[in-house]
Amino acid sequence: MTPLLELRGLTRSYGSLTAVDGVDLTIPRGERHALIGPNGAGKSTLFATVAGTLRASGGSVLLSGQDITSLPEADRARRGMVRTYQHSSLFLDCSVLDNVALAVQRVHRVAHRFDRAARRFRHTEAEARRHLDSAGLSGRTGDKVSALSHGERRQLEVAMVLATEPSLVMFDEPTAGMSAAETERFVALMERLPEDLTVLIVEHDLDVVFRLADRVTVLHLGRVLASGPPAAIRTDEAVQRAYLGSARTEDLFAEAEAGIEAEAEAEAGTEAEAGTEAGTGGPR
Ligand SMILES: Nc1ncnc2c1ncn2[C@@H]1O[C@H](COP(=O)(O)OP(=O)(O)OP(=O)(O)O)[C@@H](O)[C@H]1O
Repeated sequence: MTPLLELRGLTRSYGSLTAVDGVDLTIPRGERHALIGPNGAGKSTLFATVAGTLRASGGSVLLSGQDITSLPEADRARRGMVRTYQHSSLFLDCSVLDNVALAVQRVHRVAHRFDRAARRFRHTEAEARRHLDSAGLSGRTGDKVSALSHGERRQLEVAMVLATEPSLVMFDEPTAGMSAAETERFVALMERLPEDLTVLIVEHDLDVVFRLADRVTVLHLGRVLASGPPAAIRTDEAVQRAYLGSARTEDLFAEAEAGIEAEAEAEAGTEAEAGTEAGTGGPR
């Protein structure tokens, strides 16, 4: 089957520095794929080159088999590839609902006959509410965006992204600056995304990465060092070596593992409780 996203020898240079160096990557539809790597590995550059924010110096980007390498970001978005920014531009003085309604309207930008406008408006609003519900913000629809917390604003961005009916969403360090509770809420939201949505995420928090990703690609000096399921990446010696020297690395892996173990323990506890309920009450 044609992969949703394919990178063939993708390269991006800044003058004499090759920040992304001949990256090959194939991401099937519905995969949750994480890009990780030490500082300066080329993650942001690769991300921006895939999204069309930066122009490729060589190689190609294919979306559903179509070569989109020369398309600007807006055209890629129209084809279903959308990205989030670390610092996004929400309409702070507008309501949460209006922000998403505007995103919905942009997608269905068609000339409407006057007599259909009211019906169309109700449809837009219903759709916007549905996306806000998916993003866990149904209780904040009437609030101004300026009243939202940092974590809620990121949730709002997810609702706006969903409103564009994308096939690929690219998240750029989505949990940066979030509190532990906000991160937890965000991960839960990511886990509820539609199954056929393909996700590419650049994320420094390895706990988040190992919880969400089906596959992880590790970049080092602009090249793919390893690509595979989280369990294989965690134990990959070359990956461990690449992170050595960055003071946080081994600790980060250890932290991520501790997080996963804690999560597994919590899940085991929940299952044990559920088992008790099932044993006494049976399915409801
Ligand atoms: N605009 C630029 N001009 C020149 N060099 C750049 C530019 N942006 C990034 N670089 C260089 O390209 C290389 C890759 O940087 P990039 O930001 O893509 O890495 P990264 O993996 O995202 O790093 P970090 O985790 O620190 O954000 C680095 O050597 C960086 O210094």
